[in-house]
Amino acid sequence: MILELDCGNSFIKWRVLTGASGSVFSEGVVDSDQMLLSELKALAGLFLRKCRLVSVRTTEETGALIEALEQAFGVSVVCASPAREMSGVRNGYDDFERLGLDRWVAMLGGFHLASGACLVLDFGTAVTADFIASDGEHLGGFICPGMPLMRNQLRTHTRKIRYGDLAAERALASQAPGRSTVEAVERGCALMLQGFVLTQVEMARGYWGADFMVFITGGDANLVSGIVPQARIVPDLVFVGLAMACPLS
Ligand SMILES: Nc1ncnc2c1ncn2[C@@H]1O[C@H](COP(=O)(O)OP(=O)(O)OP(=O)(O)O)[C@@H](O)[C@H]1O
Ligand SMILES: CC(C)(CO)[C@@H](O)C(=O)NCCC(=O)O
Ligand SMILES: [K+]
Repeated sequence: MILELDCGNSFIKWRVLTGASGSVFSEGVVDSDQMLLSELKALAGLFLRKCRLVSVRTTEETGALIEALEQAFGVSVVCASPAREMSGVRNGYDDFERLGLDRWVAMLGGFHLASGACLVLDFGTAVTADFIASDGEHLGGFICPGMPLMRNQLRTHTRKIRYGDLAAERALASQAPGRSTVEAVERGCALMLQGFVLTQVEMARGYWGADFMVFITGGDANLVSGIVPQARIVPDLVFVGLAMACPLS
């Protein structure tokens, strides 16, 4: 079995693939290394052979997680690393090592699935957009605050915006103008993300006409699903690209 990890800024997304068929044996989202280890240890029938991961955390944090995994499961861990070019995609950053590795592997996955020009949108703690032309050239991208950062900025920098998680979830059942603080904030931020998607797609049309694919991924992808009918929601896009960046023999 292969353990795959996407270590983001707030959460670790994990899944275990069975060696033979590559089908998903188990998966989850955790908010700490400790929780990851305990969820894995609780899995009946787990026999990890290898692990591959992509991380946007510091070298120290990622190193500590790798060490913990090696100790707990005796697995060898392979880490996605920056590259100027891979699987037909050319990193568009002036300083290619600075491009977030989650963006990089999602781009590899997107270009592979599209076999052509694509726009990759990721809705996590941060929101990112990346443009890859049909020849694999990464034209660059955008980074903005995601839903958790937007709502927390409002909560932190105002006196009277206060509400709980459950109310927030309920507020998102509709998009009508809010009639309470929670509705006004949650729907307002969701509309910001939707407007972002439309702007990015407009820009992609400017480059490529109608000849491109749009991929949407990340924990908050559901907030923008349906905005662009032709967009594909691919929750595991990072894992698709991770397998390409870290082939295991
Ligand atoms: N099962 C889940 N567990 C945790 N968060 C979830 C889950 N499903 C959806 N979310 C939402 O996903 C968002 C976080 O997205 P995601 O996990 O893709 O990114 P992240 O790890 O926080 O950050 P990064 O952008 O650095 O990858 C949160 O706003 C959260 O509400
Ligand atoms: C933008 C995030 C936080 C998105 O997860 C991550 O890709 C990252 O830390 N990137 C480094 C900065 C950059 O990509 O330019
Ligand atoms: K991410």
